[in-house]
Amino acid sequence: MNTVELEHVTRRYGRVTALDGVSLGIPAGSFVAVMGATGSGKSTLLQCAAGLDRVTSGRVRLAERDITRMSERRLTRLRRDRVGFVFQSYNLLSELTVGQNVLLPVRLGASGGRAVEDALRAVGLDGLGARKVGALSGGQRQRVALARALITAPAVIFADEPTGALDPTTGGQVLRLLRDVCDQDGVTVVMVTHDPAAAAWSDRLVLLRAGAVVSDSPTPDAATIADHLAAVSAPGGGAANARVGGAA
Ligand SMILES: Nc1ncnc2c1ncn2[C@@H]1O[C@H](COP(=O)(O)OP(=O)(O)OP(=O)(O)O)[C@@H](O)[C@H]1O
Repeated sequence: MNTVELEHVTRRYGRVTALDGVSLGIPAGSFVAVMGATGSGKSTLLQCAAGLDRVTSGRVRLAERDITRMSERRLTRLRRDRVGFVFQSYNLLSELTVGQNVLLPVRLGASGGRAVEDALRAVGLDGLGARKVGALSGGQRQRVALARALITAPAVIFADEPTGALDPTTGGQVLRLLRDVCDQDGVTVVMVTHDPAAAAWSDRLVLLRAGAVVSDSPTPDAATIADHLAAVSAPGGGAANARVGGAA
């Protein structure tokens, strides 16, 4: 069963076509990385798939619901209860404690799927619930964001450049945790990244160019990802030379 499904999705902003007829099914429990040059449509794809943005045409299913024309109210509830978000900039409230940040979705009405201590333990921050977020390192903050994403026991986590602000070691710890929630809890992970080393943690690599999927294959190693990314991003580079592992 697919947790996320895009059918012929097009998203235009005025005269810019950010997504151009994308069809993509993401099975439950998989970890997909989305890559492509700047402006290729990665964030737009993530936003449309997560119900943070509306498509111009096509259909989107999320957590077994057709969200294409779902009311804002129901969509907000679906996102709150079934979806976790992790962003490059953490999006935490630094004057609140770790525990208060993790509990925010529950304060907003979500039924907490797990206890705060449980979520903090899952990200290696047990015992730090009373600490002010402002006093934490970047890696710790991103782990708080992940604990917050996990508190509702979501079907899917959307991560937009989750390691973009972190050094490779700290970023690796966050990716290990995303990998673990996918493997151990069956959470579907959809991650946008520029970093081949980050993408290498995924099972499946989707490459975008000019709003279209030009390659969709099992994830190869980081060096191979870097090569194919360069091919896709080069002027004139396209489907033919972008194929990864021959399985586009
Ligand atoms: N809200 C918006 N209004 C107008 N144009 C937009 C908007 N959001 C995205 N775009 C345009 O759509 C295209 C795709 O943008 P998107 O942010 O999805 O690309 P991206 O691959 O995520 O880029 P980056 O790697 O720089 O984050 C770009 O041409 C961008 O300028």
